[in-house]
Amino acid sequence: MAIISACASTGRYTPPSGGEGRLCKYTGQSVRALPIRIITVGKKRSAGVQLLVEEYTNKLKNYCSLHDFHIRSNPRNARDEKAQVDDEDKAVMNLIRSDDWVVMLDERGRNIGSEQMAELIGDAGNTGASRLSFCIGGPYGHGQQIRKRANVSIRLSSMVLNHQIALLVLVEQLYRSWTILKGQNYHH
Ligand SMILES: C[S@@+](CC[C@H](N)C(=O)[O-])C[C@H]1O[C@@H](n2cnc3c(N)ncnc32)[C@H](O)[C@@H]1O
Repeated sequence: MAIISACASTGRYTPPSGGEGRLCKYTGQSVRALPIRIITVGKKRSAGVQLLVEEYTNKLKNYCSLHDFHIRSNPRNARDEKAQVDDEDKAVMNLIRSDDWVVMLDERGRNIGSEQMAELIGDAGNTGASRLSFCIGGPYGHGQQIRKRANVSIRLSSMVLNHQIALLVLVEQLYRSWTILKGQNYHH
């Protein structure tokens, strides 16, 4: 299989277009299952969201290793948007390794469908990266460092979502992606 980019930290990735019901090119093939880390910034999760997130993260563990990492927003910065974003940016960057392949979730990101999300996971496995990191920003969004570092920025909806809802949609889509890759009967 072709190596898409030998350098996980600098290769910008253009996801496949989702036009005309294009199907994931890896379905039924063996793909390298990179460990996934999800980094979420924001206030403490509600118990209801946590329960549902765990439901999907537990299912996902049948396909790849997964680490759900939560960075709590610092309330001391609540009145200073820039200080808050900079602080969160630093905390996120501290968790990113040079050989991570980084997907930033952003309301202004690329629009992709579920089949293309599955393909993105397959493509990431061919980059030479050793981990796939998904980043969900805090109340004011992402800082400059992670924006620069991200290999790709994707949107989950044209609406703005709370960070907890973005996380929930992400974990369901990751689970869906793996069932697409394996050709299992979940995605219709
Ligand atoms: C409350 S939102 C921040 C909204 C803020 N206006 C911004 O510029 O990002 C918190 C995080 O949820 C995620 N998020 C919210 N809506 C999203 C969407 N439609 N697609 C992808 N991620 C989204 C992003 O990671 C965002 O940084």
